[in-house]
Amino acid sequence: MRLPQAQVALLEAASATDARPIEQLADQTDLKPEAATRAAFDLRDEGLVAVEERVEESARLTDEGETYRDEGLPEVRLFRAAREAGGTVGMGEAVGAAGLEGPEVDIALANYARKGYGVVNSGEVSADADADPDADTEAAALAALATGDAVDDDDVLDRLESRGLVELDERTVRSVALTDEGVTALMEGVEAAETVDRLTPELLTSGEWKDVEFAEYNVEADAPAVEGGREHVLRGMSERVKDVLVGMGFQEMDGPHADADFWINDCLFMPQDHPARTHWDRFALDVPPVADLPEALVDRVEDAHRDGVGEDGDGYHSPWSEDFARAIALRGHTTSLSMRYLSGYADADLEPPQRYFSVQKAYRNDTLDATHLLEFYQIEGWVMAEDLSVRDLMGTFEEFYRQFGIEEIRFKPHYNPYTEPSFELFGEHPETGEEIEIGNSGMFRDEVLEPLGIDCDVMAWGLALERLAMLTTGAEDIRDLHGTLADLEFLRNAEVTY
Ligand SMILES: N[C@@H](Cc1ccccc1)C(=O)O
Repeated sequence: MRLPQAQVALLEAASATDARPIEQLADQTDLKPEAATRAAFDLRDEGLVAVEERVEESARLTDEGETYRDEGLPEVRLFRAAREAGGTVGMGEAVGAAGLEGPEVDIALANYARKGYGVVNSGEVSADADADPDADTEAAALAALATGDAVDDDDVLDRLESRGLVELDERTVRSVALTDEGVTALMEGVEAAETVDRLTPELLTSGEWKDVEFAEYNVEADAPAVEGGREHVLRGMSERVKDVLVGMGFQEMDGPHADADFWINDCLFMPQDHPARTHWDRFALDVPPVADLPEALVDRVEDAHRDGVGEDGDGYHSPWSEDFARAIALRGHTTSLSMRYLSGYADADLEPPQRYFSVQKAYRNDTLDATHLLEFYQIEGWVMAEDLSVRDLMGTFEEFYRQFGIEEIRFKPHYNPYTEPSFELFGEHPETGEEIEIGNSGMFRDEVLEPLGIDCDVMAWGLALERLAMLTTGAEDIRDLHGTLADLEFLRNAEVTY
């Protein structure tokens, strides 16, 4: 009988009386575990071996588990301390005597009554006279695992896992034994056939491919999972957003992440004493200020801040300093780019109608939580045209979000110093049903447009890419998506659906 080399090796290494794990056979034959597994399945299909599968569970102590193995479980220590002190003792005293520190106190309390050690009531711990800490099954399991002994009680293992004291792991172990047919084949003699498992350039150029025997593919063979690189959810999302906006007739803007406050705030009629411009909300950079700003525009912006625009315009009556306008900070929104483009400072077409967008990072000194990071990607955009109305703004968002399967968006009136009217946008989270804010928008005011020299309407917005990703992937915490705490398992499997 002729068989591929790997199968011959495996067949010869296998035994009829002793089922051997594939890893062991792989060692014996110098085959890679995947190759040995494949050969075993092929031999099984030919009836020459039997493959037996079994799930093996292993349990390993975590660092915390090891600490408690050495020092005793917190609840056990609390019990011993209370018993030694006579059975009922003040909480503080018992904790001190047990040497419990920090979170150990809560851990002891959370497990004390559950395990029948006694009760904790109005600041006193009592030790149950019948309880026996030497019979603590969790402590015994920790000790057994530490010395490499198996623990059979699944309930105890599960509880230790949920307490973070052990890590459980499951793997499939396959063992191979010769069948009668396999033994017969070996007695009659098997020899290795030269089989080829891939077509190489050499085989093609030499013409050898005509004579060789190709190994068959076994698509059912168990292969180790390979975690290759993949596109990050946010990158996929950002590319998709760009495609959609380009499809809607928008051109892309680009510009600096660290910029003069002039572009980030002053052009937007943000008073210099606005809370968002104070030092604790701003990531100010300790670098020399921007020297190059369009002087005439700086003057017009200063005038708008001091006196407002138009006949009966009114300014802020608060100080305005050109030095402050030139100071550099990380942009808190990408509306700085819209200002650069709308002013003509960046190279933009400004003959209406025009549409521009960007998908870039913005930086804010926010408090981290499930929907806020210190940086996020903002989908900035504006449309410049004669006679725009709020309906145009809403229609644009409806069309945009529909491309991502989001049919229901809600608009809430809002206030921005630079737009009037202004609207916040909300979408519903697919998993939690919660309304989450997904963007902010409005029609630029005359105080913004006049200094820029624009005399038609401009509607504009800043939408959060991460929030859109939360709606489309179902992620419930933005920190799962990026940053050092990102959930790799989620990112490996998340699909960007639209
Ligand atoms: N800059 C606003 C978004 C916005 C841009 C343009 C107009 C209106 C609102 C924000 O970051 O929330």
